[in-house]
Amino acid sequence: MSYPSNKENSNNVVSGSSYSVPNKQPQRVLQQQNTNISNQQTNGAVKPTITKPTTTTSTSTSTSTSTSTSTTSVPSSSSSSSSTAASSSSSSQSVPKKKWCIDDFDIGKLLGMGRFGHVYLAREKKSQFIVALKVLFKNQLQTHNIEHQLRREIEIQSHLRHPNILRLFGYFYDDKRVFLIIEFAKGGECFKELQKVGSFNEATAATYTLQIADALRYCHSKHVIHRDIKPENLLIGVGGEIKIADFGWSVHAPNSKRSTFCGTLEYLPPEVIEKKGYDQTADVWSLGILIFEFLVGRSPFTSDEEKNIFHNIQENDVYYPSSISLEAKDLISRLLVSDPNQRITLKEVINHPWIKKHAHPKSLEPTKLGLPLPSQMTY
Ligand SMILES: Nc1ncnc2c1ncn2[C@@H]1O[C@H](COP(=O)(O)OP(=O)(O)OP(=O)(O)O)[C@@H](O)[C@H]1O
Repeated sequence: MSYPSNKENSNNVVSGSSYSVPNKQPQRVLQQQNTNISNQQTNGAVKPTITKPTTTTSTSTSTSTSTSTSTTSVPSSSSSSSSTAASSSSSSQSVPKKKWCIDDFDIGKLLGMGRFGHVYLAREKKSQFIVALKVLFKNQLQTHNIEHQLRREIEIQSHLRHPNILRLFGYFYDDKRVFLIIEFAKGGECFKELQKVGSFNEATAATYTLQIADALRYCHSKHVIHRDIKPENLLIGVGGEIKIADFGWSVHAPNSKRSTFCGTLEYLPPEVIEKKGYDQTADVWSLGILIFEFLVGRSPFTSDEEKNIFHNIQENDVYYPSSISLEAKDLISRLLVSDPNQRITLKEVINHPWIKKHAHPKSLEPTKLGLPLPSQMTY
């Protein structure tokens, strides 16, 4: 798929604004907005295109107004996630295009609200395919200067194919809103599950860890660094499997190390705090923080004061509660290594004894998992 590039700003989804990286505040509590899609449906005047075939396709965008075309697919069956990593894109030249708009979807209940828009359950009318439709308001994207971030999120996420990465099927937009057609994650937010139960048992934590490690390995093989791995950015799929979402901070990693980072404070690796530049191993560090938070219910370097969080991360002084098993502690301590080069690899994570002992044997076959949500388990 293509999305208007920075150079095409006269015809941008959100035109006339700059594309600097926004100042995203690390926060657990989302601000709510007050809008209802049902009384704001477009009248079909805007007709973006999404190709029908099941593979994602790419084409260049040519627009003369605030409208745009995009070529991505909504699967025609109810199986929304591919179990294999597919090629990133293919030519769409010979593929017939269908023009899409909000009228092509039956809009269902509100699934949730983010800072910049609302997410609704939706059904594509012809195929009856269930999706999540994320509605973002252009003026808010503009106000918060995050058009660039959205564009990057779309470009990166729409090309990723992994059972533990939330699919982004496509997008379209009208004068006021941008609509993202996303895989529906029936289990909802991992963070909410964690809040409900306080901490996960080892089976759940190890299963999720294995899935995330495998998905990150896939991302890194495509030179994509997620940069914001945390429970808030993980959803849970229909089989109880993890779905990594929110690629708003992800980047295509260049060969050399990058020096900017905008992830969440408590998950920042020391090399980022010290502005030494970072690479894919930043996600490996974050995975260590995540496992700790899964098992303990809070991150290891937490503090009310920002400067203390930085200090704790740099000191790398982790206090492991006695509830953490020796094997889990071993894995976390191999991930939370200050020197990025000394961190365990994702392959080693996948083969670590703690994972082998506790992860569900079919962790990497999500559609067969049928795991209950953590809050439905007896602890
Ligand atoms: N694909 C999905 N399937 C099911 N529920 C979803 C899906 N995407 C989002 N949601 C729900 O909608 C809520 C809002 O999602 P959204 O992506 O707008 O914001 P967010 O990622 O939670 O926060 P932020 O605004 O910081 O990005 C989520 O917290 C989740 O509960």
